[in-house]
Amino acid sequence: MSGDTARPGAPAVETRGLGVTLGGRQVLADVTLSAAPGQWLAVIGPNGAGKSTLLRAVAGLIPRQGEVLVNGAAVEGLRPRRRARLVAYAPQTPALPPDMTVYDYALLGRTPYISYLGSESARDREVTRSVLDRLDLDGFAARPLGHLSGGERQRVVLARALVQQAPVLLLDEPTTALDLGHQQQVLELVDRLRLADRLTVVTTLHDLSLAGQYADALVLLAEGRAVAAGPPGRVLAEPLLTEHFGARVRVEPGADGRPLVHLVRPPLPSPISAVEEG
Ligand SMILES: Nc1ncnc2c1ncn2[C@@H]1O[C@H](COP(=O)(O)OP(=O)(O)OP(=O)(O)O)[C@@H](O)[C@H]1O
Repeated sequence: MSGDTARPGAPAVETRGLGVTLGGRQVLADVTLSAAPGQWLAVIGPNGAGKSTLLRAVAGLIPRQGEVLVNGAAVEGLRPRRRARLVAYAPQTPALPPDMTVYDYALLGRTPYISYLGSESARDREVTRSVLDRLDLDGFAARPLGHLSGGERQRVVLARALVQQAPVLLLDEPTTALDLGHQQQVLELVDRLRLADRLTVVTTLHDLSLAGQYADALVLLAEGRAVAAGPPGRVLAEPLLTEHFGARVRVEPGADGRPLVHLVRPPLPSPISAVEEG
């Protein structure tokens, strides 16, 4: 893992007063957060709250106000190659070239390690094969991207990011298209890599129970602002979730003590009053 620009003691990812304006609208305002090396930070919030925008701003992909620091260095000061060795970003719905094979697409994650006129090394091929294997994609290596299901595509996008072997992983909704087994497989794999290589993971997650299970810390965004931050037990609180998601929920501790969030149906109208109203 490359980390030679690290400022000792600096958070792996930090934003200070981060703001983003898109199409003349302020979609993020004054967001200050940090993730320590090896930490898993989950960004949660209702649709349109600015979660994806936050990840794109941290990845240095869009103009912004305020500061974004990676290992203590301003992200815009990093050369693209250097930045790509430090930060891997898996977008929610990237445009994928339909004729490119799964293997060639995942191999693109090695670009920051391949010299300009050079070709990939045995090590690049080995890393790519190993990640495809760990994501159950080894049988798909020769398949064109246009011939994949939604969940397979999502795992390929994650594969490319993991192949990058960057110490900071930004994952935008990595599990939305995945079945239960693959959700668990992907999140467990990310967590194992995090623990083994001290990766810092920043992910948006709509599934609040999964966010609570995997993340060390959560940031709740609402209308572009960070309205709560802290450990899962503090942020996944019924009043906060009801206020910002407009949902009826029950939060209870799971087997490991981390909070599980359940949707609770509003009371149904009684059959008699339903008939009367009809
Ligand atoms: N190019 C753009 N121009 C104008 N507004 C935009 C643009 N891109 C995104 N937005 C708006 O910015 C806000 C934040 O969008 P973003 O995708 O970050 O939200 P999100 O929290 O990730 O939402 P979701 O949960 O639905 O994925 C939304 O209101 C969205 O409509």
